[in-house]
Amino acid sequence: MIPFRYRKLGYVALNVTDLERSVRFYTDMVGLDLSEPPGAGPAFLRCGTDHHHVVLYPAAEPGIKRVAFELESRAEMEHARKHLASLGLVVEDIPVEERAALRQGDGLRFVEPNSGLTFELYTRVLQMALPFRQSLTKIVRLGHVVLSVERFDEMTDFLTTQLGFAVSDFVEGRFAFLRCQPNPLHHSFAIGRSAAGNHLNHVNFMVSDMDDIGIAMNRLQKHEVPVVFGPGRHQPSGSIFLYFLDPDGMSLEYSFGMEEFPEKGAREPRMLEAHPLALDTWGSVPQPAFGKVGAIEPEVRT
Ligand SMILES: CC(C)c1ccc(C(=O)O)c(O)c1O
Ligand SMILES: [Fe+2]
Repeated sequence: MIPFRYRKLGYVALNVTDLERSVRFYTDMVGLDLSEPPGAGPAFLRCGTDHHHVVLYPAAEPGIKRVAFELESRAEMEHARKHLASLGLVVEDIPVEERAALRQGDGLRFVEPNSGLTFELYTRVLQMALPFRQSLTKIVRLGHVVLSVERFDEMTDFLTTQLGFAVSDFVEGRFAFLRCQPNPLHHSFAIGRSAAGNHLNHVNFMVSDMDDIGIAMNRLQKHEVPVVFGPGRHQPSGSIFLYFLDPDGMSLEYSFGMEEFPEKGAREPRMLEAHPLALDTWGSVPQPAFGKVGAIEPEVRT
């Protein structure tokens, strides 16, 4: 029984050290559209009709500010509110002015106790009149966010027993790939075991065409953007992937294809051997810079 029903991974808020440079990169190199002309506040970027899938904030240090999931309905939001309070978590409503800037409906935030990452849950976001242009890459969605965490077992347990996530697969002792139920995607969130603090591992964008992976490889190389892993195929979700670095050194991934799970009668999670071939069945290995940069912003209470 899940405590509340997710619709999908909604957006990720990232801290970047040079907002203009990052906006250029996320539009001209990654292929996102700006949702509104850049102003004094954060930059809103999208890869679909939602007002934003990535929000970039100027900051002294690169990293992840929060991850946001959309719930199925306002009724689910009420279930979530009650459930999170019953866990003893401090749950805060998104301030009205911020909701207005985010063009979102009802929403709340809390800090996941093992990683320190702020999770946001919301119900509605402005739907843009013009479709996402897919001018550079046929991105179909913000795919997933991955953290590296020291309290790997505890966080896996918290996400699955308290927050309504299900493990789709483990790579033994190393990674847990989690779906936000009843969303069918193999994972919208994942965690890796870290021995060196908690941090962002990567942000993924799913593409609808395998050619996008090859075309991106050539585009990134031409512009001297570091490609840090792949192209290859992940064993857990079966996707074809490519990782590269944003201007702050944070890892981004394009991937094509992903196993989907039915709401009822889903297969059990597999325990995959922690072998390099589990991460890439084609045999490439990650560069040292893969998945290293990205502080988790501690929540500031006002
Ligand atoms: C190497 C990383 C953590 C990884 C491994 C597997 C998948 C997948 O099965 O889709 C990923 O998306 C990853 O980012
Ligand atoms: Fe990934």
